[in-house]
Amino acid sequence: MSLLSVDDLVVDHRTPGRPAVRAVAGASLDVAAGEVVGLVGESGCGKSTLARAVCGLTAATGGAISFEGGQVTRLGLRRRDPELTRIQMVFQDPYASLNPRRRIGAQIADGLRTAGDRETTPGGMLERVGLPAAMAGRYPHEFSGGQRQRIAIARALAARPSLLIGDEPISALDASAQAQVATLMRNLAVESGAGLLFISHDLSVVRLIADRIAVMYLGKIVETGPTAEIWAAPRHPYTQALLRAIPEPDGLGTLPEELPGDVPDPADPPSGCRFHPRCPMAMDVCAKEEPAPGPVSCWLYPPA
Ligand SMILES: Nc1ncnc2c1ncn2[C@@H]1O[C@H](COP(=O)(O)OP(=O)(O)OP(=O)(O)O)[C@@H](O)[C@H]1O
Repeated sequence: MSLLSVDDLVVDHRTPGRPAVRAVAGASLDVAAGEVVGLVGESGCGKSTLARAVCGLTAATGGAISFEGGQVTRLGLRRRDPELTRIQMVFQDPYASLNPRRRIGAQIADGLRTAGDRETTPGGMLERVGLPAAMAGRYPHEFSGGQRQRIAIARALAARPSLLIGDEPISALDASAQAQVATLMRNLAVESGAGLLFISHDLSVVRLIADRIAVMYLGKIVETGPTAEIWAAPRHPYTQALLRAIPEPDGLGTLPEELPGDVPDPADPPSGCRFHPRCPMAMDVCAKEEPAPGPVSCWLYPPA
């Protein structure tokens, strides 16, 4: 049974005097307990909006989100729902999850209190993320970006979430810290039995930690599958293009191929398959009709 089930989720951003921006346009996604799902796609594809709707930070317009077996609400969780403490999020900018004016130990203690945990100490949580317990008395600005992200992970895990969401948690870190922080998040989430939804535009890191990958394009999930399968044999032309865009450390000077064009404006999406204007394999039908959702949502692979 899924821990998190997002079914045909629609999220509009509304700004007065402007057309609504449909950032999530009917996306479905599942995360099981103890599973790591990597949600990938270019900037602007709606990944953060989907995550924020799951956490109740953004209201959903349609579809359903269920969490821990119960239909939480048709239109997403609300900020004050107690279930929300069971979902913790780590953001790209650790200052979005950490208060710069409070000692980190006090912030981790908030999480422990939320979980009713009287045994674990903030210092103990710091050790779990690879930092000395004695640092609990320091403030966030006394740490490097990678250390701050470790602290944000400790604070999130202190609340004993059953679902941890990382929204581009490694994008602001340098390359050496990226894989370390991603692996730490994976290991700690899995150890505690929580599910992890890890959002990144960096497929090479997602590959290291995810059991399953979901590829998002302009508000829709266009391909999902086990990481090894997607890596070895991507089927959707968008997934193929994302993989071709990864720099290869092969020493042969192989250059990554840039994706052609930009993600279109979600306020005015293309007809038919949303990827067709950028797709090297587009056929007539692609501009006219939307492909059905499924493991691969593409006219090259019509459902049997
Ligand atoms: N508050 C908002 N008001 C209006 N439009 C928004 C708002 N937030 C996001 N958008 C738009 O919604 C679309 C999806 O944005 P979102 O941040 O969810 O994508 P993303 O895939 O997470 O990208 P990134 O990695 O850059 O955060 C974009 O076109 C963005 O400009």
